Amino acid sequence: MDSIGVLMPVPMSTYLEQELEKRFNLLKLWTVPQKTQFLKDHSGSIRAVVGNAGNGADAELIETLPKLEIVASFSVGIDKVDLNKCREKGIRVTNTPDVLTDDVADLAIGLALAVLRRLCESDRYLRSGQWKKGDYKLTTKFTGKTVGILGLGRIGKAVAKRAEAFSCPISYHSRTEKPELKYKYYPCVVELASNCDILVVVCALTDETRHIINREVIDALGPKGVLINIGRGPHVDEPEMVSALLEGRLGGAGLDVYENEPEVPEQLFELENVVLLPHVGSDTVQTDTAMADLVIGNLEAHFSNKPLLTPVV
Ligand SMILES: O=CC(=O)O
Repeated sequence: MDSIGVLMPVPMSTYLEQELEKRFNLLKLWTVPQKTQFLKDHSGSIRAVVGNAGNGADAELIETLPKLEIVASFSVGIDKVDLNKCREKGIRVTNTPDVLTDDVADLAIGLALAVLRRLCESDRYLRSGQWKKGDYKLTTKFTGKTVGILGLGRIGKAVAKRAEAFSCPISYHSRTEKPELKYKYYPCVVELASNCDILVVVCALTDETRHIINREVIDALGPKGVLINIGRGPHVDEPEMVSALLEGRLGGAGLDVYENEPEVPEQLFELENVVLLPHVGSDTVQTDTAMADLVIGNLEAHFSNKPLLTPVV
C-alpha cells in the first residue's frame, strides 16, 4: 500500500504519523509552503485524507482531489467533513467512536468539579502565596446536583453514568426520547435548562444544533447554573454566553470547545467561575493510540476491500 497517497492537512498525533508512514505515502500538508501547488502536484495519487476535529475535508479540498476514496477522521465528530459532497462522489467517511468515550466523559465531570469546587482558582491561590494570608473561600458542592445532558449518545450516557455515581439526578434532551433509560426526558432544551443545575452539551454539531444554547437557554439555566461544553463551540452562542457570565446571569462555565478555535474570548480569562481547556477531551496517550489504530484499521480495510470498522458514509 506504500504508493497510496494519504493526505494529512494538519499535525494531530505523532504515533498516527509514524504508523501511517510505515504503510502509506504520507503527505503532510502543513510542512509545505505552496499548499495549492502541492495539492495539484499530488492530486493523482491522493486516495485518502486523514483529518481531525478542527480540519476535515471541505467541498473545496474534495473537489481538488479527483482520486479521493476515503476520509478517515481522527475524531468522533465529523462536522468538518462535507458529508453531502462525500455521498455525492461516493467517498467513504470513517470516524473514531467508542475509544474516546471514557476520556471525554471523564473530562465533563472534571470540568463540573473544577467549576463548582474552583479547583483551578484555588490552585492559583496557593501558588501565588495567598494561602499564607488566609484560607480559600467556600465553594459549591457537586454531589447531588441535577445534571441535564444535551445529547444522550455514547458520550452522553457515559457522562450520566459517572454523574449517577455522584448521586446526581439525570435528565436529558435529545432528538428522540429513549424510553429504555430511566432518566427524565425533556422535549425542549429550555425546559431541560430550567430544571437542572449543570447542563452538559455533548450532542453532535449539525444545522439543527448550531447555537442550540442561545440566550433563552442560558437564562433558563440561570445565575446558579453551570454550562459544561465538551461538544463543539458553535453549539453555544458565544457572545451571549460571555455577556451572561460577565453580568452574573449564568453561574459558571466549564469549556473545552469554542466557536473560533483556537481563539477564546479574552473577557473569560478574568472570571474565576470559568474553567477553560484547549479542546483536550480525548487527548490522553492511551486514547491517542486507540484512535490512531482505528484510523489505520479503517484505511487498511478500505484498501483491502474489506468492510470498514467504523463507517459514517
Ligand atoms: O473533538 C473531538 C472529536 O470529535 O473526536
